[in-house]
Amino acid sequence: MSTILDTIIATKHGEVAARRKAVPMSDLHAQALTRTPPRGFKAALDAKAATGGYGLIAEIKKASPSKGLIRADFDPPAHARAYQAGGAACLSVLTDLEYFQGHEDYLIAARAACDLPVIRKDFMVDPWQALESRAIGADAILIIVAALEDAQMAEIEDAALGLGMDVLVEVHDAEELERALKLRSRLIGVNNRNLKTFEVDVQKTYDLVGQAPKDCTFVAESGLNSRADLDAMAAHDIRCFLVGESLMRQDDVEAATRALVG
Ligand SMILES: O=C(O)c1ccccc1NCC(=O)[C@H](O)[C@H](O)COP(=O)(O)O
Repeated sequence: MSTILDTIIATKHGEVAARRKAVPMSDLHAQALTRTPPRGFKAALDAKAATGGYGLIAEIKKASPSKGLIRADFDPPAHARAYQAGGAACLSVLTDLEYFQGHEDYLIAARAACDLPVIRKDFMVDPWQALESRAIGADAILIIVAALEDAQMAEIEDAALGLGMDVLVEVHDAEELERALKLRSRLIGVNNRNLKTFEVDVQKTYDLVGQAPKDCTFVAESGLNSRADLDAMAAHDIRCFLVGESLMRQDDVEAATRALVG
């Protein structure tokens, strides 16, 4: 049975092939040169965790396949400023249009509005997207292990690291974690969301944290709603978190961010 991830990846292959044809590499290289150098994404998380805080990746997420529209008054620069003022370490910006109503312009605008490092949250299927991501200013990209073969992951990672970006490698289970650890990046995320059923189970994070080497920056992703959720994880030495929907639904995003990690 095909999953939502299979559907998204199939769509993405088509989209990327079309964009590759339309945008010459030389244009992307030229655009990348106009961007400020990568802001250290992993370093920002590690710095918060090292001083006893929580490394929050606060996500700018307009809509999702599981929830539909999340935020009608969607304003990426305002969200970016509120997340920074509230104490986030990094931003995540969804750029996929078809399934998340995202856009590259949202990342450009959010990054310009703050000093935080930004991950382009999208579905990487081709190393070309690493250059495209740097050309829009991304400081990091995501590799979803469930979506790629080992060789594809290594190629995409090489391209991103070669451009000075960080790579968040996302896993769902022990088998994927083993594959993730063959890569060079030591920034590992466990996504608590089952991409077949959309169910969120934070137990995934608890199951895997002990299996990640100590030199990894370990990030719990999805389904986190409160300070109590984060404190419970911190008791298991998990100090970095990716939070989207629960923050995006708040009236006062800055206060909600501060309540989460301040
Ligand atoms: O959010 C979804 O519905 C979704 C569906 C299919 C693939 C990925 C999906 N989400 C991407 C994410 O990883 C989350 O946006 C991120 O971890 C934040 O999760 P949350 O705090 O639960 O919004």
